[in-house]
Parts: sequence; C-alpha cells; structure tokens
Amino acid sequence: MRRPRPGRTEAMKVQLAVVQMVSSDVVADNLARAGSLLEQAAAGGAELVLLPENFALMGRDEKAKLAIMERDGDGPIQSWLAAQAQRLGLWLVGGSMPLAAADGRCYAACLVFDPTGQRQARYDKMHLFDVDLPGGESYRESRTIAPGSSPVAVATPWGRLGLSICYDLRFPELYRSYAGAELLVVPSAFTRQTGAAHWECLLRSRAIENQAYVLAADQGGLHENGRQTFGGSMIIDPWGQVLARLDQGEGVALAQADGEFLQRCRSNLPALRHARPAFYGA
Ligand SMILES: NC(=O)CC(=O)C(=O)O
Repeated sequence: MRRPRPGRTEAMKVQLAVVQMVSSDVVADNLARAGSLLEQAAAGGAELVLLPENFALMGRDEKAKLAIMERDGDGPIQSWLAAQAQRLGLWLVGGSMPLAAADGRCYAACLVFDPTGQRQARYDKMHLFDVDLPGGESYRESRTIAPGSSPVAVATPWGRLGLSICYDLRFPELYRSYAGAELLVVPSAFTRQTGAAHWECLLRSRAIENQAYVLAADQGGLHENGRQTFGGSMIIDPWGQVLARLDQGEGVALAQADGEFLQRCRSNLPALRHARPAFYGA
C-alpha cells in the first residue's frame, strides 16, 4: 500500500471502490454477499472501499432495524466489519448500520475501519428522510432513527475523508464543513424516483464545489418490502467527471484517485480559497 506523508496530497494515489447491493431482510445473506463483493474489490486492487447504506438489512419495515441494532462497539455486524477490513487489508467504510440510541430508536451509523481492524471513526446520519414523494411514496425515518449532530472527517493515509449518508447529500453545508477534504463518501439507499431525478446531479455538484473525490455506494434494485432503490453507484473526480459507474443490481465499481490531479483542479480554479463566508455564513 502506498502511504504518502501527511500533507502531501499531490503524492496521493489510491484505488477506490464502491460496492452496490440489493440488500434483503436476512442479515446473514447480506453479509455473505457483501463479503464476496469486498473480495472482488480487493482483487481489483482497492485500498479504500465503501459499502452502501443499510448494507446488512433492508427490512420489510423500518422497525426491523431496531431488532438488529447493536450497542456502540459491541455486536456481530461491527465485528464483521472489523474482520473484513483486517482480512482484506482495506480501509473499509461501513455504509450505515443501526447503533442503539438512548430513546429506544437507533442511529444510522457509518463506521470506518483501518486495515488492522481498528475503528477510526463513527458518523451518525444527521438529516433524516421524512418526506412524501409525488405518487404517494412516503418515508418517516425519524420514527426509528435518531439524528446525529456532528459532522465527522477522518484522517486516512490519502488525506481527509468526510462522512455523510444518503439524504445528507441534499445539504451542501455539511460538505462545506469538510472543506479541504480530499475524499467524500455518500453511502446511500436513494429511492428510484428521486435517484432518477437528482442523484448524479447532486453527487457531481458536491465533487465540483468541494474539489474532492466523491465515492457514492447505493442500494440498487427491488427489495422485499416492495421498495425500489436507484443504484447508479459511482466514483467522481474533483472536476466532476464520473470515473466509474454501475447501473442496477449488485456489483463493484473501481477507480483511482490522483492527488496531483486534485491539486491541479484546486490551484487552477481556486474556488475554495475565493469563498467569502464572512458575508454569507460559514
Ligand atoms: N433515502 C434517502 O435517505 C434519501 C433519498 O432517497 C433522497 O434524498 O432522495
């Protein structure tokens, strides 16, 4: 593994992977398939891999999450993530999984493990998908999920990695709080309807305005509860170009991040330095 010295973004070269799943309501099946997809990513040279939101379970109803939620730092899904990172020698970003909240709900937590299996970060989804879509589809995540309250960026051998989950993608201020981060992750279970309309456009915008690599791993297919997710998992460079993309179904997309290219984007078009938050807020 190439490990550039901290601060040497231009020396950064890392093979990235996003894993797309169509998770079912059986945890053991989902983990077995996720394990094979991670092996596929590792065989493609991936050093940093992102799983989708709800990788371990897309239940028949939202409450199913509560039956499998774990205490922080203790439980089979967390152990599985640590073991996969270690087994395959990867930085593994574990999409989202339910961790118990004090009020009986859970947090949708994104956990990051390094190649020794040590946990390096936890981010809890901050914006909850309580929406009514045209056509009658409706979601109330806040009934089962408690909102997180802190942005989290983690230091990796390739620079800072800003964490977010799915609906967070619609709140650019969160990503601006990571300004300067080289890598942004968006594990998701975007609806088919909103994904067709907004997914790529929002992802490319976050990459362009923050001049960062964006990794977006989505759920992509028909789930047992009748819910359809969009797919279209992708890796985008700081110029907004889609380097790798999946359609529907399960799979792995791979692409290389290049620190020299990122630095060139930032020095040729120094929009991050031109920002004037004093006049319109941080
Ligand atoms: N499912 C989500 O959390 C978000 C989504 O589908 C959207 O923002 O659209």
